[in-house]
Amino acid sequence: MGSGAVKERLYLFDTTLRDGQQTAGVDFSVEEKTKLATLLAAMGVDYVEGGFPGANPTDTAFFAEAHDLGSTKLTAFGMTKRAGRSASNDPVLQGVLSAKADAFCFVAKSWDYHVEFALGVTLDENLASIRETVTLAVQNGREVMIDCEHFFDGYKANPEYALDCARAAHEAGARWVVLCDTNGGTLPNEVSRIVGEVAARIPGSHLGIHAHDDTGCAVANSLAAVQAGVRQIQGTLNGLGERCGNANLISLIPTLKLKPHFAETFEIGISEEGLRGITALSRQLDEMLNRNADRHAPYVGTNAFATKAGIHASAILKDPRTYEHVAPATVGNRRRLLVSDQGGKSNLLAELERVGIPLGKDDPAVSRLLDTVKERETAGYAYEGAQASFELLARRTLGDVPSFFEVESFRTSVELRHNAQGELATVCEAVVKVSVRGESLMSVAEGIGPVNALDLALRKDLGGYQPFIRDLRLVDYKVRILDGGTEAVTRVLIESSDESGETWTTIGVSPNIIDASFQALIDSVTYKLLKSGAPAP
Ligand SMILES: CC(=O)SCCNC(=O)CCNC(=O)[C@H](O)C(C)(C)COP(=O)(O)OP(=O)(O)OC[C@H]1O[C@@H](n2cnc3c(N)ncnc32)[C@H](O)[C@@H]1OP(=O)(O)O
Ligand SMILES: CC(=O)C(=O)O
Repeated sequence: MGSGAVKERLYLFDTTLRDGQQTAGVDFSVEEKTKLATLLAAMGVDYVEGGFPGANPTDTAFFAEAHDLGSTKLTAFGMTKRAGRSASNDPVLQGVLSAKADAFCFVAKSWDYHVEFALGVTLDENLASIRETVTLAVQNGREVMIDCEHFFDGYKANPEYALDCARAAHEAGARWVVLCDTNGGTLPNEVSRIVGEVAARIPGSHLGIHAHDDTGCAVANSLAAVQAGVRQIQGTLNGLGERCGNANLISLIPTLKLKPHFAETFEIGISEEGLRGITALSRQLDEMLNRNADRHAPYVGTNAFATKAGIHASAILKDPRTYEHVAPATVGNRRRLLVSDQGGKSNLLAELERVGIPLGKDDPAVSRLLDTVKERETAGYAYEGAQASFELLARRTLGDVPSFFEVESFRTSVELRHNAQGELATVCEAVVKVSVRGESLMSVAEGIGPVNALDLALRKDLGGYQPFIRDLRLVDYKVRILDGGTEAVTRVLIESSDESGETWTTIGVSPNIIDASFQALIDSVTYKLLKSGAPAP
């Protein structure tokens, strides 16, 4: 399609707050649902499915209040009426219809086996439930859609019946008939064929896709469905959802916006600015769920544009398109050229420039530093995840790091003994002796573990440098045993932070875990002194 041609509208339906809530370990509060719905609306998705009013107190409370989502339609989920009672006499359906929502989405069975076995009703009774539910909801004055559960499995078993269910919904006035790959076992070639056959009978402008990720194909299946005719995609942020999750909107949206095949044919409601916010949105959700973001997530992971190999880095510096399929800034992410034993001078120079040490490729300090990095990585260091320690190593190579303090000795002990209450308890103590400007300072501290005690003792008294480390906090501590066995080497990574909100990671490596931890602590304190502009002794 030429750039001047009119594009077809493709609608995005987010079900993070409904199918996403069916993820093991995920439980949104009303406040979190409200916040996510607002963020999704601000990004420009067309529908936000908020939950199943009547099914649980959170969803009922969420739909008891009106939510102003602008042009985004807040959708309440429900199920078709039960057989054997009229739609107006079904309390579950009535609970959904009384929700403060702009649209309704009802799940309906469309696999004959499920109708007879799971629902225990006849095929005709199920069709009547679909028709009556849609008719009553349409009379209620809101937009209505039907999720045809197990549509693809149903179509493979009994195509005419699956189609009858879809047709019943469409003819009763459903705006959308959504074809669901509920068990997530369908592959892209099957989705293409089946959607193509359905779109020959029901206009694609009324069809949607809801794909689960049990074969890792939910995104591919959604794209295949669009190519075969559907015009609504259902999915979730970060691919949350029942079992292996749903189609990941955080991957789909950039693909639809940036890949010419889709971008030149379809219009979605997400602006370029909205697209630039997608990395932040993905990470906000992980923060809310108190879990680590997937570093390898397409488009938005911290590694999505991270390059370790020297050959790649050298070419990226000449033109990023050599190894990047899209520009990281378009999705609000950033390029990272990592320093490691897989890298060459190009990685090193890029990282040095980022931390404000511009050196020329021919500077002998660069070769010296590269040799040191490779030697240390062979010994167990991994600078790609410890950028503060890398900066210190680089500055030390250039003679640029003052010796703020020197460690004269440290000692730590773990003891099981009776405490003041007469109870047996483990007590950890540390003693650290440092010399600052020729003055010897000794500090003692107790901690919840030996490393905690060492950290507290080290930071207790650094003489005149104390004000510079007042707001230093350790936020994460990770230990990795390399090579295993009794000869094992321990790698410790410590993440620190301060009131400015900056976080930095430092590394220590030693056969002894306490020694490795202490190295990482020293680097953290030194980095903090350096960044705070503490004067040289
Ligand atoms: C594929 C999907 O993701 S669909 C969405 C699934 N999500 C959820 O189930 C989460 C919310 N669900 C719930 O809180 C509860 O299941 C409720 C409140 C809906 C129902 O609770 P209960 O009445 O205790 O029923 P229960 O959960 O044991 O079983 C579900 C019932 O719904 C019936 N049912 C399932 N799908 C449909 C449908 N499309 N139309 C009508 N009835 C249906 C089942 O046959 C079963 O009834 P039965 O036990 O009489 O056979
Ligand atoms: C409706 C739904 O979530 C499904 O069929 O997977």
